[in-house]
Amino acid sequence: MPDTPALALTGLSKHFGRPAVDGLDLLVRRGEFYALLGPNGAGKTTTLRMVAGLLAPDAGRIEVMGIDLALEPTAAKRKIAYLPDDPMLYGKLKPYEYLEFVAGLWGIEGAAAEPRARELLAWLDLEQHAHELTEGFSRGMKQKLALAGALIHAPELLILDEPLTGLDAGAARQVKDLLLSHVQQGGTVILTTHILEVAERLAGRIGIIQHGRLIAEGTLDELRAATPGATLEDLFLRLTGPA
Ligand SMILES: Nc1ncnc2c1ncn2[C@@H]1O[C@H](COP(=O)(O)OP(=O)(O)OP(=O)(O)O)[C@@H](O)[C@H]1O
Repeated sequence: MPDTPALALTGLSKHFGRPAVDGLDLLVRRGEFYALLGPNGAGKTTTLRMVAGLLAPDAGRIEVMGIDLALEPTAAKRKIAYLPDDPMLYGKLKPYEYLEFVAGLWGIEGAAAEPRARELLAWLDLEQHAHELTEGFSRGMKQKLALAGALIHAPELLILDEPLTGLDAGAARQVKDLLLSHVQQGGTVILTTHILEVAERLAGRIGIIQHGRLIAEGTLDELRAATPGATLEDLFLRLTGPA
């Protein structure tokens, strides 16, 4: 169904002694580029980990492309690529070996995965390192390879936790171009970032969460409508700062 949201969260909650995510309702449409912002400890990573199926919610519902994650976890997870903020690679593997390994986890055979692996490594400018072990990679190179791994099974919904942190300007541009191209081809991107300029420039809609709840949401223009002339940083600090 084309009208089915890419992601629908209803009353999502997770407590670690105290609430980390607190009855969160969130709806992201197909084809959107959605930025989830919030101060440290707001519950962004906890939310994304629940959506990726890595953490069980205490309450609430997660639907990915209309598929209930609790009822059909495998089908829902197939639709998703999740890039954590601290991706794990296998140091003794070379890039193609790593991508082949990840493809295998999705049931894609090596030969079938190779054209996409080539395309992703070329796009992320990693081809010249194809014969090196990933243990010698810089942080940015590891980040880019982990992104390629997340994309190897051609998912519709990309969920990325701080994907641009630690990348130099060139690498950040490559990753941003890749994400924009995913959206141009009809895919959906949800990312968290502390780089407000990234949200300003890339996102169609922005959600701001604090204490595990959505406190503001809209396009940049909608968010700014109430306070003409304000930057996203002004708004963010006003909304999330001390009362
Ligand atoms: N495994 C855990 N055990 C205990 N508390 C946790 C755990 N994971 C997260 N928390 C707590 O949940 C709250 C939300 O954390 P979360 O990592 O989701 O925030 P965040 O918005 O991603 O923050 P940041 O911007 O700093 O990455 C914090 O108070 C954090 O201390």
